[in-house]
This record gives sequence, C-alpha cells and structure tokens, in this order.
Amino acid sequence: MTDNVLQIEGASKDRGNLRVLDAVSLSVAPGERVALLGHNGAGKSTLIKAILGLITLDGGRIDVAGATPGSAPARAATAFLPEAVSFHPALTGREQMTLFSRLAGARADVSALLERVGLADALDRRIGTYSKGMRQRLGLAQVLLGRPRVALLDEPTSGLDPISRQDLYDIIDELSGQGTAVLIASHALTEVEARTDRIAILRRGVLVADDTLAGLSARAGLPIRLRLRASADADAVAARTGGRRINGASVEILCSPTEKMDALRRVAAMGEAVADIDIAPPRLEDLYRHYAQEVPQ
Ligand SMILES: Nc1ncnc2c1ncn2[C@@H]1O[C@H](COP(=O)(O)OP(=O)(O)OP(=O)(O)O)[C@@H](O)[C@H]1O
Repeated sequence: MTDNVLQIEGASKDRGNLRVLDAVSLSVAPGERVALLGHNGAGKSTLIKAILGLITLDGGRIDVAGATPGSAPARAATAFLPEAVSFHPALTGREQMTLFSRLAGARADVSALLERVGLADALDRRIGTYSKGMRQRLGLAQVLLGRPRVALLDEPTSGLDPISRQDLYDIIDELSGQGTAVLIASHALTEVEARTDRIAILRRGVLVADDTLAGLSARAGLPIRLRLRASADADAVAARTGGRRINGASVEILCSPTEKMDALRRVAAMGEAVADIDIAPPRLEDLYRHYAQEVPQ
C-alpha cells in the first residue's frame, strides 16, 4: 500500500527511435507540490500526457488515485492546466465556468470562485477580451472547481506578470492545503525553488533527480559562497581567508558544507577587518545546471 495519489513506476515511451521517457519513477503524495524540471524536449509534456491517459506507455505503469490514466475515475480525480489554456471566446467567464461546473456535476459558487482567482471585475466580459493572465486565472478556477486529487500544471506562470505569479502560487498553496497532489512542469526556477516541496529533474527522458532542495544540494556537493566586504584592505582579507577578491572591497570564499564553520571562524578572527558577510547556499539554478547538464556521449 502507498499513500501516493500519483504513482509512476518505470514509465517508458518511444517516439520512433528516440526513447523520450526512460524508466521514469516518480510519486506525489496528497498535498505535496512537486516541480518537474528539464530542458526543452526532456519529456515533461510527454509524462503529463501519459498521466492524463492521452498517450499510452511502452513500458511501466501509472496509477492515478488508484485508477488507470484516462479511465473515468482517474479523469474525475485529475485536473489539468495546459500552458496555453483556451476557452470559448464568445462566452463570458461566468458562463464558461457555469458550463464547466455543470459538466463536472459540481455545484460550485461560480462568482465566488472567479472572485478567488481575481476575476471579479471580468465575470461578465467575453473571454475573447481577456488577457493571457486572465485566461490563465480562469484555467486555475477550472482546476479549483472539481477539488481534484491530482493537479497537473504545465508552465502555469508563463507570460504572467510578477504579482499574477504570486497570486497563482497562493492558489496552488490552497490546492495543496486541501490535499491535492500538485505536479508543476516549469522552467521558472526561482519560483519553484520558493514554492514547491520537491524537485524532479528530467534529462533526455531520464529522471536524474528527485529530492527536496536541501537533499539535492547535499548530494550535489556544490560549494557554499561566503561573500565578505572588507573594511579597508580587501587584498589582505583575501590572503588571510584564502578567498578571491571579486571587486574593490569584496572577497568570495567557496567552501563545502563541512568546511563552512571553519571558514566562518577564520573570518570572525579577523575582527573589524571584515565589515559584512553574506552566506549563499547553492541556488536551484546552480543545482539545475548540475543535474540537467548534458554529459558528453
Ligand atoms: N507527437 C510526437 N511525435 C514525435 N516526437 C514527439 C512527439 N511529441 C514529443 N516528441 C518528442 O519527445 C521528446 C520530449 O518532448 P516533450 O514535449 O515531452 O518535452 P518537454 O520536456 O515537455 O519540452 P518543453 O520544455 O519544450 O515543453 C522531444 O524529443 C520531442 O521532439
């Protein structure tokens, strides 16, 4: 038995001679927010299509809320927000959502739902007049409508302004808070770094990483950066700490997590020669580069 509402085991898919998914195993528990990262063509959309039951696998299996992808119970349990979400342009937001609500057999308070996603002022406007961000918000309202057990979001924030992105992640948090397992395919590293629980990285169809940010960081062994600001003589600070002078007054020290405290003690021993210090652990951007980089064939 497993608690995972989405369970992917050894999923493989061939397109012609190309293996676009290669024995991918990944699971998402209720309430978990997992980011699915990878270069263009890495296989993210293919995996999402397989979870939706839109394509069949050549190997392995996927289980969605205890059902086979594409089956009626799996479809009822799943919501999908595509990257380029499209609706009937002649309908208003309220009409479109009422239609979806009826189709889903849900008795949703459509006005409250549209208000929740920030479309209160556009309820009775035709969707054809909506901006991309407004259509994306409408798509998210559709995801919220069915209280899904699994939500698949493909590049949900692409083309959105920074505030809309924050709003969208607030709603994703709400989904996860109500127990929905959320899988977000994205290229927006800074956002997913802050707003997801686990990071999965595909490289040419192979899942090369699946861990928390801290776990990825520990396994990658990438250095921590200590950036010092010298009070006066940056060259002297660089020489005494074994660091590298990076501009007029700044010195950078790269050290492993196990060397960090020793390095900090050396800095502290320098007293007022060091005016300030910043400690920067590896960012998701560094980790992504580490895990997703192409290895020479
Ligand atoms: N219908 C198809 N026929 C043939 N090859 C396909 C088809 N769909 C996808 N592919 C190939 O499968 C591989 C994975 O594509 P996929 O769309 O899953 O990548 P992705 O990670 O979603 O990329 P992106 O970030 O660009 O959206 C690519 O090599 C792509 O060319």
